Amino acid sequence: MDQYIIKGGNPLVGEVEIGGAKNAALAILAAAIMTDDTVRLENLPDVNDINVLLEAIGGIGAKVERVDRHTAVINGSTIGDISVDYEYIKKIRASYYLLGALLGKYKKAEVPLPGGCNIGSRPIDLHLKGFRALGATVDIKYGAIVASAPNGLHGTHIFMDTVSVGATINIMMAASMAKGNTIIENAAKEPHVVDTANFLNSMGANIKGAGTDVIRIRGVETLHSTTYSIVPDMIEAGTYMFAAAATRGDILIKNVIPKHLEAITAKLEEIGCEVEEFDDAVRVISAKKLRRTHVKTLPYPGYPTDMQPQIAVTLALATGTSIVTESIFENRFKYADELTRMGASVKVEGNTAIIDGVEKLTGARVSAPDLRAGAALVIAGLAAEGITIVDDIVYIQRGYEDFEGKLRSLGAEIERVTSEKEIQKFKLRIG
Ligand SMILES: CC(=O)N[C@H]1[C@@H](OP(=O)(O)OP(=O)(O)OC[C@H]2O[C@@H](n3ccc(=O)[nH]c3=O)[C@H](O)[C@@H]2O)O[C@H](CO)[C@@H](O)[C@@H]1O
Ligand SMILES: C=C(OP(=O)(O)O)C(=O)O
Repeated sequence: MDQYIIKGGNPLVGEVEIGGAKNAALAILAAAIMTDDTVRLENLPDVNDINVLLEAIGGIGAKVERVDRHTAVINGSTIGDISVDYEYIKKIRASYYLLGALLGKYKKAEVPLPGGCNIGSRPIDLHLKGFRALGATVDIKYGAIVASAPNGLHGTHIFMDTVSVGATINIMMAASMAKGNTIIENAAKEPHVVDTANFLNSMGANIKGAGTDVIRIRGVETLHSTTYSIVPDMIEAGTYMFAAAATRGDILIKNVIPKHLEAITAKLEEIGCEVEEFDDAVRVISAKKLRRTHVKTLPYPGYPTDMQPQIAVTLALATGTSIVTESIFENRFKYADELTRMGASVKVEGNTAIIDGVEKLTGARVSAPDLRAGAALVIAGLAAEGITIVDDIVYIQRGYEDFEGKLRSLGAEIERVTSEKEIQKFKLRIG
């Protein structure tokens, strides 16, 4: 099992290039099979979740060619099977997007119930309610969702009880190929919702209002070929922004859309960092002393839940008491005990973490409980005095391309290791 070993204490300084957004790319990859024409996708991140979904798409018969690390060409005309049965696909959250894509195109789909990070109970009732409202019958059989609409899908008016990224995108995909008009109210407004709508429109769909809370979709019969480049990953960018803050560094984060980072930028400025915005880059210059703040996760444009552990780790090193409230997922503080082992003072009560800032963290052996918490523990290790070992980095590999390589280019002392021998070698090397 891969681990990271980190010698902390170096301020991260330099430039880093951000890749395509994992959570946009996953939806767009699924949507790419909705046409029988060839689709070329650029700026795909080379991360495990993407590679699993590409294999699953190939597994149902689509032609998938990985032109280079960040480009794939997909042709869905050869799909022979609407039943996705791939042992890894159930482990990723975004497997549910194949449901909307296959149901929209073929009016039937069979997809295993999704997995993803264990950050809460993560129901998919809103997705299924949406498909049913479009005229599909949906059952759960033997661990899979089985959906079919023998008489076709029909446009309708859907009000989302809860703002859900996945359900908004899934319903939008299916409704793109329904008969008539669909209105989704209380829709999610995340950049990946907009990116998926833009992608579908580039294939001939008729979607208006993505990025607002009312999305209007006029169904079309067929979709056509396109070439599309995935939007930059705001969560990868935000992670490096907090890595700069926590290590008292200075990082220029390139290939980003600064507008998408506003909630993150606002918090960094509140705690005393300087954030310079450029057309497609942001520079974060940390402060000698970081200040406390309060933060509550909210749907976009609020502060993202996927950035909650990263800010918490940084606040663990700020002066004073901070309160972090998680309002999206009920189980997203599993890193708190690990952080405490590094000397942080974090008390979790329900959906709130109360963090009393400490002068310094000290290295320890910790385990990544999920993707973003794993990345946050790496940031903690980089800021801490001494050696930190992060176990279970398979979670981090789900969503960060070449995390250790990018961090090393910023001056971090971090290695990916697989054995005790390699750990000893690292320790000897760094003295
Ligand atoms: C692959 C992907 O893009 N994952 C992202 C997606 O997850 P995901 O699509 O799973 O998250 P949602 O936006 O759907 O979840 C938001 C809230 O709605 C609830 N809910 C959701 C669906 C449903 O049918 N019923 C229901 O009650 C969830 O429990 C949660 O409390 O958005 C989350 C919120 O920004 C991010 O943390 C995840 O990184
Ligand atoms: C929680 C995340 O991913 P998933 O929804 O795929 O588990 C994430 O990207 O932070």
